[in-house]
Amino acid sequence: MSEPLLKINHLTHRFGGLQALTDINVELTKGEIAGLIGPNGAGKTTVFNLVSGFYVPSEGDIILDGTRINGLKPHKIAELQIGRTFQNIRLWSDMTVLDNICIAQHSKLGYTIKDVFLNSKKFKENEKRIYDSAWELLEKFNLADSALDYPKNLPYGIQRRVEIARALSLNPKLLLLDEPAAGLSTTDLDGLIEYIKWIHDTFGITIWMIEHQMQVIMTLCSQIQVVDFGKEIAQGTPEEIRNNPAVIKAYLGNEEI
Ligand SMILES: Nc1ncnc2c1ncn2[C@@H]1O[C@H](COP(=O)(O)OP(=O)(O)OP(=O)(O)O)[C@@H](O)[C@H]1O
Repeated sequence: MSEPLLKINHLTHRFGGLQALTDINVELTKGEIAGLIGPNGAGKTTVFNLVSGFYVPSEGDIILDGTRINGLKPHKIAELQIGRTFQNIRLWSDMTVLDNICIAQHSKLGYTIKDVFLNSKKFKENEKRIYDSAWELLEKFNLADSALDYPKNLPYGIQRRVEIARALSLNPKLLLLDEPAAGLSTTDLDGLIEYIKWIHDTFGITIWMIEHQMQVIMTLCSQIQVVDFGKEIAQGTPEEIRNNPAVIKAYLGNEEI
């Protein structure tokens, strides 16, 4: 069997006296769509913040494609090809959609402040390349019509698509989606599911998603992990999770699984 793309061993995290995660273990196979679910405050976003370098784990290891990445800064982890989106969309609302895509690319550039001030050939060439590839990306994602709009003026569903497109502009091999359906109406859910399927089929990447909308999770994921109070309570296929007594108990009174 091939090595997992992401392996998390005994991940534990404390915020001061608060034990947010205890002994979380995960293996993501290359190319799969996996889900991470659990009631509010269970620790899901903390897992993503640890994997993407926003927090340093108290204990445990996070291994991407054989390389230990815990403790690395977020930009280093992005360079190692982990992309992410956030529960509350984090686009620059006063910059156009096109500029939002372009600015993500600047983290990869090799020019110096001197290049920028002297408007050097290298600077101009890089800027043109970034601009052209951002247009290409927006066309590919069917977002070109919104390229010159400000995110704050766009419907929430389009903002969400732009945020996902921006994460993909950095060419990740693992994409973390933190509640992509948050804020969407139930009628937008089918469109989101199709969009994520299209991304998965087109780019062949591994996707790990946190989601409260069970329709999204159960339709897209081949494997689901459930956490409650910072600990894993179940792991399995959608069918296994739906019928797991511990999961039903954790969600009892909250929502249908
Ligand atoms: N930066 C922080 N400082 C202190 N406590 C935190 C911090 N971030 C999260 N927590 C706490 O850690 C626990 C897990 O939070 P986390 O946001 O990971 O849960 P979650 O499962 O993503 O919840 P939700 O589904 O509501 O987004 C909660 O008790 C939360 O209050």
